[in-house]
Amino acid sequence: MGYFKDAPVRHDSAIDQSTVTSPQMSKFRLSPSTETDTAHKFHVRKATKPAELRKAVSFRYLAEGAANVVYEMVPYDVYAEDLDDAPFIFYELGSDDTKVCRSLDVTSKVLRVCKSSPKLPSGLSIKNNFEDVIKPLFQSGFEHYLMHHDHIALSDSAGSELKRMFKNRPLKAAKGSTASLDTATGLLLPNVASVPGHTLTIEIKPKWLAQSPNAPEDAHRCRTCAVRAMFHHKQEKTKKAYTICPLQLATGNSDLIQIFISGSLKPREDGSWKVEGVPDRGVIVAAMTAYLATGPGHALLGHIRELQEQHDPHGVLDLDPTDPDVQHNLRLAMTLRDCSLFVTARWHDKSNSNSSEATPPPTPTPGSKSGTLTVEVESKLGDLDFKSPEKLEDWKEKERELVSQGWYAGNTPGEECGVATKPGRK
Ligand SMILES: O=P(O)(O)O[C@@H]1[C@@H](OP(=O)(O)O)[C@H](OP(=O)(O)O)[C@H](O)[C@H](OP(=O)(O)O)[C@H]1OP(=O)(O)O
Ligand SMILES: Nc1ncnc2c1ncn2[C@@H]1O[C@H](COP(=O)(O)OP(=O)(O)OP(=O)(O)O)[C@@H](O)[C@H]1O
Repeated sequence: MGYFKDAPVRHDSAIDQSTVTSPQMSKFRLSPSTETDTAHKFHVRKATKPAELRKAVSFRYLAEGAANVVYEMVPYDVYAEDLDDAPFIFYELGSDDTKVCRSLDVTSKVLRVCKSSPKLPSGLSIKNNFEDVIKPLFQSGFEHYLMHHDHIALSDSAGSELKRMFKNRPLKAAKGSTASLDTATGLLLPNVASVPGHTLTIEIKPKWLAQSPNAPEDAHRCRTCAVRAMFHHKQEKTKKAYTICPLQLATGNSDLIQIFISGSLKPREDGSWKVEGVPDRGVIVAAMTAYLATGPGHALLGHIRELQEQHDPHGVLDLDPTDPDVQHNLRLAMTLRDCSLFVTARWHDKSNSNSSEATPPPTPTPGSKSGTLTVEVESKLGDLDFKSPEKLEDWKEKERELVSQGWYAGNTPGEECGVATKPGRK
């Protein structure tokens, strides 16, 4: 099912008021967005001169996925006792001089570093494919949901620092293999993690927003619910908490979306909150539900669903041999079926505001106002890494398994799959 991932929360020292107002809409640009990167214009190296320390940052681990590790940058603390915390500077090699980036500009970003594997793309190919292949798909009014990507060269010392954080625990790797980090380069992206007291971000993987073209006519499950049922049965992956059928998400089923969002905002088992300083979780749930069920998030999900359908009309088992673009298009569809949607609620409470000049009140979205509290919701798409052609056989294998083992046919009570609950379906 489309599911909620545990979105990160920013480290205290990475939070600066200038980035809190709109952390996702950073004005800072490290490079022109149209450039196709072949030589790196931006670099990271250890700060060596005392004058550089003012602009230096330290790295903090933020999160890890199957294919990438994500780090935050916090201003370097000269007085910190942790001597292991090394200072790094981000700089731009210009035509006539070297420009060191202000630490504040860097701390509004995250550094995303790829794991190395033959089936995973490199940082450079992610950046170039993002510019050339992914961006054009969102030019019809959806471009503001994309995150600006900067490809950046890392010095050996920066690479060692990023790897050092995995000294005491291994990187997550596929069953039976070990993973390593490719620290030659990285990508800088806007930091969309929650900022306690100001913003709350949830991460949703929408997955397959339309049925697989290879699913049997009489299917009772969509492709994502079928995969989830198979994994659950085989206990290959732990059951993802707080799931929703992607078809229900795409059609804007408010009741199920509300259950999904409120489930994702529940406290931990020990009663603590993952994100502190949230004034009224009910209002946040209502605002996020409205955003996804009927608001801009609904239009975005509809656009992604259309793209998924357009780029894979026949299914991986029945690829059209006469179409020269078939593999390219399938890879695109699979990329859009595995992206993440970061949904951020930002609030403003008039009753305890004495910082209204620094933080202007947000524009309200439907269902987002309660008393003196106003909530604005916005979202960004992440993990639009163009899938590599080496994955084709894996995709075929998975689809064959789903069809031949009958995973599309079954249906578990309470699953609420959009295929089984379609009107007229027995
Ligand atoms: O096959 P799926 O639909 O389960 O998707 C895989 C994802 O599983 P999920 O269903 O989201 O739990 C899987 O996510 P997790 O490892 O479960 O977090 C990966 O995103 C994988 O892509 P890649 O190998 O990193 O390029 C994804 O593989 P692709 O099929 O997109 O290549
Ligand atoms: N721009 C960002 N700002 C803040 N946190 C982020 C950002 N991008 C990613 N993250 C965090 O890092 C985690 C891993 O990132 P990402 O999804 O890019 O990795 P991945 O390896 O491609 O994931 P998957 O396991 O889905 O393949 C995300 O789940 C999210 O928690």
